[in-house]
Amino acid sequence: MERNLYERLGGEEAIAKVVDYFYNELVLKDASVNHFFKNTDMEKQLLHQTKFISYALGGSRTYEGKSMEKAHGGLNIQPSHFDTIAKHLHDALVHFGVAEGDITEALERVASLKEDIVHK
Ligand code: HEM
Repeated sequence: MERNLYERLGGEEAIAKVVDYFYNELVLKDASVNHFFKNTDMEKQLLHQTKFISYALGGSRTYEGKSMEKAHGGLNIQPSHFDTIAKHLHDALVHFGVAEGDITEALERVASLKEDIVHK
């Protein structure tokens, strides 16, 4: 049986490391997007994001948080902000040595949420 992307990346533990690096080293240090997170409890956010990204990558757990539209509505997120966040996710996966083909697959899944996340 072929393993899915989540399993190939190393499962929950590996994803948690990627998410931690993605947020703390990339997103929160980028002045073009970090203002969105200034009132967010980052500990809670890291947990949510880990679960969500795991789900997006095909992990077995189901995501039980708010819908993407509910979580991001009213934040006035522009397409450029979305692209910046996606780029940070890309760079975080590169940092952990994930293969280019797997990164492309992960970013395609995330991009499918763009419509729900950006401001309309
Ligand atoms: C790339 C795809 C994205 C995914 C998968 C994602 C996922 C999530 C999740 C799972 C939550 C938590 C929802 C909950 O509280 O139950 C959340 C909240 C949040 N997201 Fe995203 N997000 C994405 C893109 C973005 C972008 C582009 C921005 C802004 C530049 C952003 C800003 C935020 C903020 C500020 C919150 C917290 C809102 C609050 O404090 O209640 N997200 N996101």
